[in-house]
Amino acid sequence: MSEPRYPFVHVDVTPEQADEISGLLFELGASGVEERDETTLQKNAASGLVTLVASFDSREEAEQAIAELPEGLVGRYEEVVGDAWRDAWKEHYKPYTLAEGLVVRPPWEPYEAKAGEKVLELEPGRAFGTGLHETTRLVAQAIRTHAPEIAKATVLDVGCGSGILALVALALGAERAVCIDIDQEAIDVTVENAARNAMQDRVEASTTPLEEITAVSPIVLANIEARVLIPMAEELQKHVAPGGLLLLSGILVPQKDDVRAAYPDMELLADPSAGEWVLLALRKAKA
Ligand SMILES: C[S@@+](CC[C@H](N)C(=O)[O-])C[C@H]1O[C@@H](n2cnc3c(N)ncnc32)[C@H](O)[C@@H]1O
Repeated sequence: MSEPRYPFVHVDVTPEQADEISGLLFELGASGVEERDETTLQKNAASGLVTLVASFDSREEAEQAIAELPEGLVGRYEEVVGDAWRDAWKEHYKPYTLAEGLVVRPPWEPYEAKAGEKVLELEPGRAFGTGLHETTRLVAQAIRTHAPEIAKATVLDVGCGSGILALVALALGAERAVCIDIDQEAIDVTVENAARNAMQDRVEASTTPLEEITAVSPIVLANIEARVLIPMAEELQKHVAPGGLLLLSGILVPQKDDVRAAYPDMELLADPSAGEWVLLALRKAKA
């Protein structure tokens, strides 16, 4: 029996073009689009550029998409034969320290915790949030920094993806987490990941829009994107308790001032960066 063949289109774009061209590839029939850059497990083709890897159901559709790319962009047709690639990435995903004293491990990798270490088991794959991305790591480290003040708190995680940040907060002392995401798949993965860590009774996850969430929390996490964090500023701040913390991530360094300007009433506590990403740790005034 012949091995299955999977058609892909690879396109190198600038980081600024990545979202738009990724959207276009979906419009042209892609069933999935992966972004590769210097930070991902599978690297980009050229430094400074993002390689978009779009999967198609047939060679004809892939070639049609290449023909319809905007001028200046060159699509490369690639075909993967056989199914081994589907699990190849798992070999790279080993237990790793996400923040001091906090290790994340995939379900297939055993890990023996050292004294005082917390271990979270996380199934990545279907939703953003393996913890390997700098934007996630920056928030996890900020949660670690502020761990004493989140003890027994309810955390609000907006754009929860795999649920990783909520689980970090729970592992570091928070009592409960309210997780929301616009993507139902992310909610399903968050619920699964909570159960893997016996935290299902402490996590409430849904696609409820932020405006409909009544909880006000002493710590609100939002690792999304500048273009979402800016229009969402008022709503996000409403959900932070007086004197509470808002950790904003998913911000490219050049976008920092614009995001900061959308939150003028909050005090800037810190703005650590990692690679091209920066986190804003903000505090709401006490009532
Ligand atoms: C960069 S991922 C972050 C995932 C995870 N919190 C982490 O830190 O690894 C951003 C998530 O925000 C979600 N998202 C995007 N816009 C949103 C919105 N307006 N409201 C809620 N979630 C949103 C996406 O579906 C995605 O799961």
